[in-house]
Amino acid sequence: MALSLSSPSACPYDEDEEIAVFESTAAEHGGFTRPRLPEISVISPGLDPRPSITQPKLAVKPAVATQGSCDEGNTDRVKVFLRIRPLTETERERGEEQGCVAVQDEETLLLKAPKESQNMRTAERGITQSMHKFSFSKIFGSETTQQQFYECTMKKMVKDVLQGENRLLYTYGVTNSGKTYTIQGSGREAGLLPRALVSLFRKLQGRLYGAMDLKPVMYQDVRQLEPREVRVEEIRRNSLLKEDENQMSRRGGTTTIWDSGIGGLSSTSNIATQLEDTDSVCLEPDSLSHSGGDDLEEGVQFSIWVSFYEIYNEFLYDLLDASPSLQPRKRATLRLSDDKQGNPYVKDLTWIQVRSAEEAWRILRAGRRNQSFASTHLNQNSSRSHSIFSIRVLHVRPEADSAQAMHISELTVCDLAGSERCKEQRNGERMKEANNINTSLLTLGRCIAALRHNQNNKSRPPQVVPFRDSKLTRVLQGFFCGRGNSSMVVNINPCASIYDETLQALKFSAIATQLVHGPSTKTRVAYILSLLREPTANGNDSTVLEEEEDESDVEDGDMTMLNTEALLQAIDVLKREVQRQREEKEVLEATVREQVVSEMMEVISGMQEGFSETLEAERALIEERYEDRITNVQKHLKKFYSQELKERDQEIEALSAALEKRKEAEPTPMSVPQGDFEGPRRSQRLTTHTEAGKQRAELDQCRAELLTKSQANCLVLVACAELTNLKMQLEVPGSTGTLTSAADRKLEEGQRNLRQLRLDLQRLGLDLQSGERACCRNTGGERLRQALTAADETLVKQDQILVELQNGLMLVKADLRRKAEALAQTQAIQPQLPPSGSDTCITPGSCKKRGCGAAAPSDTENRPPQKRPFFQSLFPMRTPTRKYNTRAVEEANITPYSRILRSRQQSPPRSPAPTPRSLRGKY
Ligand SMILES: Nc1ncnc2c1ncn2[C@@H]1O[C@H](COP(=O)(O)OP(=O)(O)OP(=O)(O)O)[C@@H](O)[C@H]1O
Repeated sequence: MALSLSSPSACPYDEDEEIAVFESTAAEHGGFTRPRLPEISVISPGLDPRPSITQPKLAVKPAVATQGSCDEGNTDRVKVFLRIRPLTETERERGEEQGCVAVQDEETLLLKAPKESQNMRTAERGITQSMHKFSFSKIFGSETTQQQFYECTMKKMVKDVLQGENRLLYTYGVTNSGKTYTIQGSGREAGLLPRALVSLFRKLQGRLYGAMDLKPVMYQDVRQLEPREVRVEEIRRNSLLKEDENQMSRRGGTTTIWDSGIGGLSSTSNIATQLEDTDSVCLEPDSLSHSGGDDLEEGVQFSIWVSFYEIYNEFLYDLLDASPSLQPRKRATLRLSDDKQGNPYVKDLTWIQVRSAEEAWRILRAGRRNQSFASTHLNQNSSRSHSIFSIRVLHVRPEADSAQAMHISELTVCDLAGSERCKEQRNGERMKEANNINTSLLTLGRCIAALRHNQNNKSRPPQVVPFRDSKLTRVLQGFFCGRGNSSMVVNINPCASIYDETLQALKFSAIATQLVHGPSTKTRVAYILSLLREPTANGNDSTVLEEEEDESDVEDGDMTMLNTEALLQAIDVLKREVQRQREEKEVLEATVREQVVSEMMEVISGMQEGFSETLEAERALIEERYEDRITNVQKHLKKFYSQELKERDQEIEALSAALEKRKEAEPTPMSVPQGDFEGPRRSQRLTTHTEAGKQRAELDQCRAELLTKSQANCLVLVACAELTNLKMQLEVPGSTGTLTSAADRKLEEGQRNLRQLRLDLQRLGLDLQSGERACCRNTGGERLRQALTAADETLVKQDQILVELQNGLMLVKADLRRKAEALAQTQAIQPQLPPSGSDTCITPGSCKKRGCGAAAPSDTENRPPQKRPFFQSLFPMRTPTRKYNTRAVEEANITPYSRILRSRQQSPPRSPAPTPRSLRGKY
C-alpha cells in the first residue's frame, strides 16, 4: 500500500502546525471538516522553520543520534523517547497482537487501527484516518534492554547534572505500558533511576562531601545547618534506612545489603541480591564500567540529597516522612509555596543526604512503601499517583573554616500515573483517581501546547501557560521555564484492545516533540534587549543598542556588554514596558469583567424568565388541579344529595301509601287513639314522614272545605244583602206583608245556612287541630302552623261576620215588625196605597238610597245559586292582601245596617259566639 506522506494541512506553520498535531482529535470532535482526508495522519516534531508546502513533513526530521551517540544532536529540542513494551504470553494468547504498532525506523512509528477500535469506526465513517505516523527523538522497541535504554536517555543527563545543570525526565503513557518498569525496573532489570544513582555515585568517587551541614531548601537554595540540626538529619536518615532494613528482613529474612558494586567499590561480579520481587533490582556488570568524573570541577565536592514525594488526587504527600505517629490513612499533605522570585517549591519536603547509591536506593525503596498503588483492571500493581524522585547535588567548596555551597543542580525523575478510561473503573475510588490523573495529564498537555505556541509565535502576545491548573505542572514548572532541560519517555503497550488510548497518548507526546527547551536566563536578557531595539514612545526610532550591538550579540543577551548609559536607558524602556503591559492588562481586565458581567446578567435574566415561566406554569397547573377537584366535589355532592332526595321521595311515597292504607283502615281521624301520639319516640320518628303526607292531604282537604265554607259565608252575605233589599222593599207601602214573609223566609234560610256553616266550621277546626298536631314534628310543621293560624283568623272573621249577620237579622226583624205595625196603622188611617214598584212617592233622600240599592237586589236575585262573583270579591285570593281586599269589599257593600253592625262589633259583644279556636280548645 502506497503511503502518502504529505502534510495533512499542507502548510504546517505556527497555528497550522498546531492543527496538524491535533488533527485527529479535532476531526473526531467535529472541529473542522476537510474535503478529503489523507490516508495517514502525520505528526512529527517539524520545528524547522517554514518548510515549503510541497515539502513533506517527514523530511523535516529532528536530528536524532543513533544508538551509541544518543546524547548528541540537537540539544535545544525537548527529547521525546518512545519505548514499546513486549507483549506478555497472556496477551498474545488473547490475540492482542494485531500489528497495530509498527516501527518504521528509529524515529518513525506507524499506528494502524485494529478492527474493533473506536478509531477504526470513525475512520470508516470518513472522519479520521485509520493510520497515524509519529516521529520521535528515538524509538525503542520491545527488545531494548534497560541498559540500552539508560545509555541513550539518562546517561547524558547525569553528566549534565554533575556539571551544574538541572534535568527532568518523566514517563508518560497509558496504564500498564511500562512506565514504572522504565523508571525503577523490575526483578533483575534495574530501571533508569537506580542506574542513574549508581552512575552518579560512581562519578563522584572520592568527591563526596560527607558532612550534613549544608542542606538544600526551597526552590534552589542551600542552608547551613546547626550541629543540632545535623543530628536531627542524621537520625532521620538512619531511621529510614533502619526501617527499610527491618521491612526487608521481615519480608525475606535474607540480607538487605544492596550491593551496587560502585558505592562500596566492590567487585563488579556479584551485584545481585536476593530481594523480593519489585524491590530487587540489579545492574549488569557493564553498567558499572564507567570511569570516574574526570570532567568535574577541580576542588569541588558534592553533597547528594534525595527527596521522594507523590501527587495523589491533587494532594502532595511526602513519601520519606518517617514520623512513626503518622498512620497510613492520615498522612500529612505538603503545600506548594513560592520563593521570593516566584519559583515554586514543595514546602517542608524531607531531604535526606545519601552517601551511596545503595543508601539512595534504600531510601527510595522505603518511600515506595508509602506510595499509592492499587490493582486495576489493566495492571495488578498500578501506580495511582505521580511519584517524583529528586536528586539534588550541592557543589561545595570546602574552606578552612566552613564549607560553602557554590551551586546546586538537580535531577528529577517523575513516574507519571498512567492515563486511562475513567468509565472502565468499577471502583469509585479508582474512578476518582483516574479522573485526577487524567486532569493533571491534560493540564500538562495544555501547558506544553501553550509553551509551544509561545515559542513558535514570538511576535504575538504570549499565551498564558496554565501551570497553576494542577499540582503536577506547578512542581514541574521550573523545568519548562528555563530552570533546565526536560526529556520525556513515552511508553506504549502494543495491545490492540487499548489502541485508542495509546493513540491519544501518542498525540499528546507529539506536541511535546515540537517543544524547544524553555528560555534560559540568557534568552530572557535577549528579550530585554529586543525591547531596547524597539522604537521608543518619544519618537526615537532606535536606541543606543543598535549602534553599539550587532544582532548576534543581542541574541546572546550579554548584558555586560552594555555601558551605563545603555543600561539606564534599558531600565527606562523596561519601566515603560511594564507600564504599558499594566495598562494593557487593566484594559483587558475591564473588558473581561464587562463581558463576564453582561454574560452573568444574561444568565440571570434567562434564569428569571425561566423561573417566572415555571411559576406561571405551576400556578396554572395548580388552578387546573383545584378546579378539577372542585368539579369532582360538586359532582359527588350533587350525586349524593340527589340520591338522598330520591331516597326521601321514596320514603315519602312509601309513607303516603302507608298513610292511605291507614286512612282506609281508620276512616276518621277522630278515631285515632290518643295513645298513638304518645307512643315510643322511635316509632314516632319513623311514622313522621307517613303522617306528614297524611296531614298534607288533610290540610288540602281542610283548605277545600274552608273554601266551601267561605262560599257559604258569602251566601250569608248575599242573604244579608237580600235582607237589606227586603228592608227597602218594606219601606214601600202596599207590599209590606209580602216583603215581611219573604224576609222571614230568607232569614230562616240564612239561619239554617248559618247553623250549617257553624257545624262545618267546627268540623274544620277539628281537622285543622289534628293536622296541626300531626305536622308539628315534620320539617314543614312551622309553615303548616302558620297556614293554620291564617285559616283560624279567617274563620274568626267569618264567625264575627256571622254574629253580625245574626244580630243584623234580629234588628231587621224588630224593625220590620215595627214597620209592619206602623204600616198597619197608616193603612188604617189611609186606605188608599200608592201603586207597587213606583219610585215617585219616595223621599228624595230615601230615593237616592233606594235607587242605589235597587239595582243590587235585582242583580243579586238574577244571579246563579253559587254567587261566584260576590265570593270572588270577598275572597279574591289566599294571599297576604286578602284582608285588604275583604275590607275593600266590605266598604264597597256598606249599608246602614252593616254600619250599625260594625259599630256594635267595635264594642265587645255581650255573649260572643263560639269561634273555631274556642272550639278547638274545647276539643
Ligand atoms: N520493556 C519491558 N520489558 C518487559 N516487561 C515489561 C516492560 N515494560 C513493562 N513491562 C511489564 O509490564 C507490566 C506493567 O508495567 P508497569 O507497572 O511498569 O506499567 P505502568 O505503565 O507503570 O502502569 P501504571 O501506570 O498502571 O502504574 C509489568 O509487569 C512490567 O514488568
